[in-house]
Amino acid sequence: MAVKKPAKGGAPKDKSGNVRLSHLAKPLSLAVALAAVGYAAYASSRTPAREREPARPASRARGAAEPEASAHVVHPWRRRMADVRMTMPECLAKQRKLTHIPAIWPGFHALCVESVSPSELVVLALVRGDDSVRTVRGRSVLDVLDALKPLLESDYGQDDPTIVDSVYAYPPHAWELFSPVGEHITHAQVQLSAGDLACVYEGGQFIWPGWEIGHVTNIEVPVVDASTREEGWRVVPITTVSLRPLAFELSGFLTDEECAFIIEYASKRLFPSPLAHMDSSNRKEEDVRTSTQTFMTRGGSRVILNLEHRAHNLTRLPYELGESIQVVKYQKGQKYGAHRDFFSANDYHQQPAMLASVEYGARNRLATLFWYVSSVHDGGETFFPRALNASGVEYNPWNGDHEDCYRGLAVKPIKGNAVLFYSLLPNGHLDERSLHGGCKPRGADDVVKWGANQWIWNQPQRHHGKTFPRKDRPARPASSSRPGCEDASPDCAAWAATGECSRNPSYMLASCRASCGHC
Ligand SMILES: O=C(O)CCC(=O)C(=O)O
Ligand SMILES: [Fe+2]
Repeated sequence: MAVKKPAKGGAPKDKSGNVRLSHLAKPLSLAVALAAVGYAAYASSRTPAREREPARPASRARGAAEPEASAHVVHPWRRRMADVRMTMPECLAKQRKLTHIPAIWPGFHALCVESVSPSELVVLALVRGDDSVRTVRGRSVLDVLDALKPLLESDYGQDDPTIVDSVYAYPPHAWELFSPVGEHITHAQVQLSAGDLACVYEGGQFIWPGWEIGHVTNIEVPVVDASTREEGWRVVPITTVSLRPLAFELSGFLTDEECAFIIEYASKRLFPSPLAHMDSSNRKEEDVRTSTQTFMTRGGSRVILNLEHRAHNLTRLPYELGESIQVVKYQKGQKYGAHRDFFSANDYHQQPAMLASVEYGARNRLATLFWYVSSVHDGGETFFPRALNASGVEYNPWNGDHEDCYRGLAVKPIKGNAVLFYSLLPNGHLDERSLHGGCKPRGADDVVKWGANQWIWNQPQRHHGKTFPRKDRPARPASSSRPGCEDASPDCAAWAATGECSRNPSYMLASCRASCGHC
């Protein structure tokens, strides 16, 4: 990942002289830049975030990335709607099961297709409130989604404090329809048949339905043979370990060769892990993240690209929504206290660049795929202290202790495995139950836990750091909305995040006043 520095006295330019942030697709530029300095939203004002010296972006670190990145090939996924066809009674049974799981998934609705003809799509919706089945018809998927809105939109109460929406107004997410294996359904006549199960996501992005704790879904993912370089497919079983947060344990996601590659790549480029700085952060608090880390240049080599495609293929989330993979190393006693991977707009009232990057609540990190690149036999688990058990209650009610590793659910670090969890709910709101952390590796002095994060967002960045009007809800004014305290470039936040305010003050303090906090 290359975040170009603004030249002394000027902003970074590409070959054609345009000011640019990086060589990556524009839509992700800020997200990727945020990732480059290890932005991570920390969970509470009780144990606030710590700020460290901004780190060097990976591409400027010693040792160039492998030069042989192949062309961007999109791998279609193998399991499609046609493989999960069912009869109407089977569909109705599954619809009931998904509608009444013992954990709240606001914004998720299972439908059964009653009939589909060239002129009409007819679906059966199950309304949670009165447990009634309603018939809904329309000419197209869009018509049906519109007709479902008044019926389904508020079928859960709004008073759960573990479901958080931004206090700012933002454009509503478009509802979308997906097959239970992640196929985006846009053309009913081509894609659907009577008896099909189809799922509505109010947040507009596919999330694997977990069904129940212990449920296993087998997903074929693209792999490349290390010696022959032949492309093929491998089945990765994903086991539901929690319904809230929705979390899965994946076995055999990485090969031994890939783990060795990641460790070798990262070892030369490590720097201390920083944290995002929220409004409430107090730098005097004890360290909450003591690991070291680095980033793998997005698409920077054949191996990296293959790993990224595997992650996107498995989650069914578009490649364009992914950040650079972050590799993290913990030695004995190092840890990452409980935190959330999303950025809550409500934590950044004083930080216009952050508010703009999450578009006031419209966009955020949706999924985390955390890979275990080495095994740790004692400690080193990923823990979820606010997870719900099979009956829909916390394992051992959370006491607010961000360091208490063994209170909720813990996933063991086994080399090659991974944990997939969602920070957003199907309606696009923040899931406070996604709170999680990394426990300390214990035992021998030379114990090491290697892991890697593939974060995937729910939306591309459409506004490139610019703010947009907020009409229906009162927005709290951010400090830099003061006249004279503005950024001249939408890339200022990313440059500031990589340390340019101190490295290149003559340009930055004049042109990025808000992001450098220079007003
Ligand atoms: O180390 C782990 O198990 C989790 C790490 C993590 O949550 C993160 O890096 O954001
Ligand atoms: Fe995390």
